[in-house]
Amino acid sequence: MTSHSPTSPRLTPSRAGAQILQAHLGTGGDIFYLSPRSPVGSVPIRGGVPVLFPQFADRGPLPKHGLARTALWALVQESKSDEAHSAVFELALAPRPLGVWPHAAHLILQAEASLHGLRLCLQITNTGSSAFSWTGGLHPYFAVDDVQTCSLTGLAGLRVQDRYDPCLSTEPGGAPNWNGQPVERLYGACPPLTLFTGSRALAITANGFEQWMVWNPGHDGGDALPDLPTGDWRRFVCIEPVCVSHPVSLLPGQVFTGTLDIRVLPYAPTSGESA
Ligand SMILES: O=P(O)(O)OC[C@H]1O[C@@H](O)[C@H](O)[C@@H](O)[C@@H]1O
Repeated sequence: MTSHSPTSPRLTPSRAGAQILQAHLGTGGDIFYLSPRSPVGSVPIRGGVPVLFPQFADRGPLPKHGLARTALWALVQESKSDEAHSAVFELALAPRPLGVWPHAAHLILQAEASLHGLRLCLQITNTGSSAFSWTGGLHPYFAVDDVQTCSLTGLAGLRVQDRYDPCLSTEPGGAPNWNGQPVERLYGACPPLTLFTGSRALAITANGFEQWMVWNPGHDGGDALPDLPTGDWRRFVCIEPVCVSHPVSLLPGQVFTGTLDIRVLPYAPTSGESA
């Protein structure tokens, strides 16, 4: 058995959905929320980083959030040292009967936790003979001390679609209204963000993806989820790098690459935070 320092970066990778269930970033601690409840039905564990492909949420005929998050991926590479932990998963999605997904794709998810942070890279190749379009991305559940007092900067002024406020067209900035109401906002771009969780600050950067989705089910919605303990809706916010409004078209042989980088910033919890 190999020992490692408690400050070594560590991942908890799962072949089910290529889900990174947890990332321990040394002195930055565990950065994801992971529900202690078992999933109900054929859905993934709630928490960590589910992979969404080829359909975002219920915007299409496929099961919610597509086929990749419930598929069994191959863990093709894993390496651990005191300074890093990396894992590489692969999945070949074959055409489905009945024409629901008549395409072929090869997916690679690379995850690397290092002393500097966490990098996730999703690569999607069209391995079939016809073009297809997809929506989806990554769905990280960032752990926060209390969603009602955490803050997120970098979104002010962006175009936004709010599921619960169709009149809102521009993100006003300031503290998000995480006061127990559900939040589901799809932004028109994917700029760098900073999340103040209450005990740490995270720099969150995405490339290749086109939009941020920010989601929290709120008090009633969270407590209605059978795989979430009562009150745990307060302990996470999902900040998801996605492609939704403009489905990504891939010709045969074409490759999409999207990355998510998370860095733990020096942070004193008493310092002021503003949007
Ligand atoms: O409960 P699920 O299937 O994991 O989905 C969680 C949420 O994921 C978000 O990305 C969607 O915007 C929400 O509509 C959805 O409810």
